[in-house]
Amino acid sequence: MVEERHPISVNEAVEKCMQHAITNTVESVSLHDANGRVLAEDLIATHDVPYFDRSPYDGFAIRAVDSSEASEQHPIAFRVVDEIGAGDRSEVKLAPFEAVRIMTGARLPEGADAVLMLERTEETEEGFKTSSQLKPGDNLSLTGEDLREGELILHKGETITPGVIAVLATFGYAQVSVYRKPIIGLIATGSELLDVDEPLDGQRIRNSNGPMIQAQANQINVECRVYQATEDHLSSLTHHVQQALKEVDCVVTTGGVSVGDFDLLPAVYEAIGAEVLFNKVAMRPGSVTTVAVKEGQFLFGLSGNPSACFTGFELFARPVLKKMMGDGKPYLPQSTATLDEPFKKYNPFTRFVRAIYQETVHGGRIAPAGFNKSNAISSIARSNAILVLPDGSEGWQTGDKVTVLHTDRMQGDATWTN
Ligand SMILES: Nc1nc2c(c(=O)[nH]1)N[C@H]1C(S)=C(S)[C@@H](COP(=O)(O)OP(=O)(O)OC[C@H]3O[C@@H](n4cnc5c(N)ncnc54)[C@H](O)[C@@H]3O)O[C@H]1N2
Ligand code: MOO
Ligand SMILES: [Mg+2]
Repeated sequence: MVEERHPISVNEAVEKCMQHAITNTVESVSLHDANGRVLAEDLIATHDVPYFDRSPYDGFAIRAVDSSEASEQHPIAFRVVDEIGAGDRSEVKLAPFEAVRIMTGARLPEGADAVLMLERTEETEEGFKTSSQLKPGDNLSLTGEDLREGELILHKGETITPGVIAVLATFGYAQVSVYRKPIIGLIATGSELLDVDEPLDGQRIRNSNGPMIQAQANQINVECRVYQATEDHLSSLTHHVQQALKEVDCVVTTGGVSVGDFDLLPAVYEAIGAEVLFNKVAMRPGSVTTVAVKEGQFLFGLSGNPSACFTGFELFARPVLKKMMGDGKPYLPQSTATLDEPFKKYNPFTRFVRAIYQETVHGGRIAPAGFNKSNAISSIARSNAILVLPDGSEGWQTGDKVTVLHTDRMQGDATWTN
């Protein structure tokens, strides 16, 4: 008798996963290794930026009042009393009609309240003359104009980007508090699997899911430890899964979750005493995606069919892994787009179609990325998004508004609604 499975909705399945996901502990990493990591503390400005008034131009620091009568007919002459570059500090205090030659980024000398660009001056023996009138505050980069001391810049849970690295460096963070990254143990199961460098033999196929999952994990900044692709034998598969559980944070398998004679993952979960959260989801592809937990560790049983495997990782593994590493926006970003061609299949389950999304001046447009069955690999390669078609419909027309999940973008704060 084939086991009867009871499908749950996709949102319910995601919810179950997220309820079990626990954020990892915090660790300190060097600033140089912090890009892409998730901040484990709020980032607050510890001083004003800039922290001194400075010149935004190469020019002359002057007292604006001295230039108030300047005109083409009556240029005003200034005497240059000092010269400073960025990082220097002039000790002079400007007297009337005195100027300090100052370069971009240098601290404004005392008494100066405006900067005249070099291009607005004409050199004289004593200094320069100008026909430009300046007001106090003209051409200055003022203390705190960028950030104020005490200002909240980023919340914990936000991802460190190159821009955040710049801010961290500005405030002297040589070390940064981030959430520890989970490590995935990756096991591609199936006696039919050849390594990528092995020749074809007429009945076996190359393991494409393993490298694909590894790349999907890398895309969200998670590393995989790859366990040798495993033959469909219960004892060796159980052994590999148990070994991986000892060495990594969670285990991702592909293949062997359906009801076939050699689909052994259900038996593995039973053998190791893992709690199966679900083993049937009302979705296509990936209906047999199974997620289990064992003492807080996740086991993602992704389908062997490549498109189902890809989709299962994006929908379930990705948000869990992101939550584990403290990411406050763990879901795929979503938007609404206009369907560019009809999609005529009856949907008993919510359908996730690999698709090509384009941004146009009239908004987003989306079309399926070709051959789109559960076993397809071509459409995964062509796609940059997943088109979500809710269950229960007879089909969609060109022009219909549909939900899009962006697999080429990093962060989203909600699951889709359907
Ligand atoms: N009687 C039923 N048969 C099937 C059902 C069902 O409900 N009743 N579900 C179908 C669905 S839906 C899917 S999806 C697949 C799921 O299969 P499994 O997850 O058990 O995966 P396998 O049987 O191991 O392989 C399926 C397919 O994928 C190929 N594969 C496996 N691993 C890889 C890999 N690493 N790289 C590339 N391709 C891989 C494998 O050769 C098979 O062709 O079951 C349906 N059957
Ligand atoms: O899990 Mo299957 O991919 O629904 O076709
Ligand atoms: Mg199978």
